[in-house]
Amino acid sequence: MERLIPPTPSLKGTLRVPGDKSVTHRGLMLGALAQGESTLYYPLKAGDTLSTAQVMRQLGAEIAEQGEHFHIKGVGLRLQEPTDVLDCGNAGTLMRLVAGLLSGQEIFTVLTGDASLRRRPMGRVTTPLRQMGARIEGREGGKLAPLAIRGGGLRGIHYELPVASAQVKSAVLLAGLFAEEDTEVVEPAPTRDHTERVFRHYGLPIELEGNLIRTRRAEPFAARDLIVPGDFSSAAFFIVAALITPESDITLEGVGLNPTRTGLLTVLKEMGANLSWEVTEGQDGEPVGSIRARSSRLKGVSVDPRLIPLMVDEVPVLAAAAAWAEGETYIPNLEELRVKESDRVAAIAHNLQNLGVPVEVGHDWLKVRGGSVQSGVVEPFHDHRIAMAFAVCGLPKGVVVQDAEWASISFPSFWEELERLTGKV
Ligand SMILES: O=C(O)C1=C[C@@H](OP(=O)(O)O)[C@@H](O)[C@H](O)C1
Ligand SMILES: C=C(OP(=O)(O)O)C(=O)O
Repeated sequence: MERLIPPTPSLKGTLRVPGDKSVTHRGLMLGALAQGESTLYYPLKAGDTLSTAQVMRQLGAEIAEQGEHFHIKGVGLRLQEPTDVLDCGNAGTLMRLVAGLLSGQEIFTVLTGDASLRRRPMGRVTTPLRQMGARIEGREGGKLAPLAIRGGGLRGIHYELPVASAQVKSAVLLAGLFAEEDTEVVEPAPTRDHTERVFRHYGLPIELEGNLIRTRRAEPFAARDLIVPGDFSSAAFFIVAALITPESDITLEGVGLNPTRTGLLTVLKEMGANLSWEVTEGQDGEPVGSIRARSSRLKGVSVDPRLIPLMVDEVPVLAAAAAWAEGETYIPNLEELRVKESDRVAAIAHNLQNLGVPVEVGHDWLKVRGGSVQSGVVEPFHDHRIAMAFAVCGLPKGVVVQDAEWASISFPSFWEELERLTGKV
């Protein structure tokens, strides 16, 4: 489906973004492992997380829609052997985290996904999970899905993560709940810490010592309700839309402001953004608050490489902001973006060029020269974040977005909310 967005004069109003994708995945998995019934409040109901709900149902959990929420009847620590393959759709987080969980289960499972997910690297989880004792087979020696897993009999390991990845960290920690000895993970740089916070919420073992995270075998644990905050990564599109569109002033409410997610706010402030935010409450272990974004004169910056893991999914929309900034923006440390739903470094460069923006691209960096955005056509490359980031980039001049339905992987109401805030409905 193609979407034509006419030139947009301004964005105004208030928005509550959908639930956080990372927290929803984890809430569904741990709610399924708990004993008893619980409610997951304000979850994200989108392509990726509906895949997780389906996979956890196939493993024995009862997950029912309860208005906006999910009502979960947990199976306890022993999941049921499914009668069919588990389809993770487009969701890397689902495949990697559930591989950790299934490594601890004495059942046979097969994980598959869509064409994009079957191209993404899985060796980063199969390597440590095999070290723990899981039997895992897959294409190319276990580097690519489909993956066949027979778990159980795990031992704890001390694992130094070779990449800064919350998904790999979480896969090892989830497996660690079923291992004989302690399991330790060392991060090369801080990444989102939702797993650690959710473990604490359910009373599961978790200890932090600097960049080392430790867990151990879990005892059966009781179900507990969990409130999902608004997704900062979804809010990011509207933040940048308001900054680059004249006469704009928007407020985002109920947004998760976990500091391991908000690197984008630091970079945008440095670019001169008229942006403020406030943490107003702590919801089940996650800081939540509101963000106000107004039209701004942005200037190019050189981004601190250490911020990238704290804004890994926001780089496409940062590139959109850079396209409107005066001067050059240098974005380093992008190696991981090559292996997301698309090759995001290439997809960003391609779409900037489609919109008339000069860009230089290296293996792991981008240099964007701002100030010359034209209307044009956006090609999402089957990637939700690319579709939304470049719809935003094209807003002030007008833009055509091909395959716009990809937004529904993480933000099904994106186009409606955009129309509402731009006054087109
Ligand atoms: O743990 C998570 O929920 C996620 C971790 C990140 O991936 P990596 O672990 O590959 O960096 C991020 O890109 C993804 O959208 C969600
Ligand atoms: C990278 C992403 O998700 P996943 O790895 O779960 O597919 C994303 O949502 O931008």
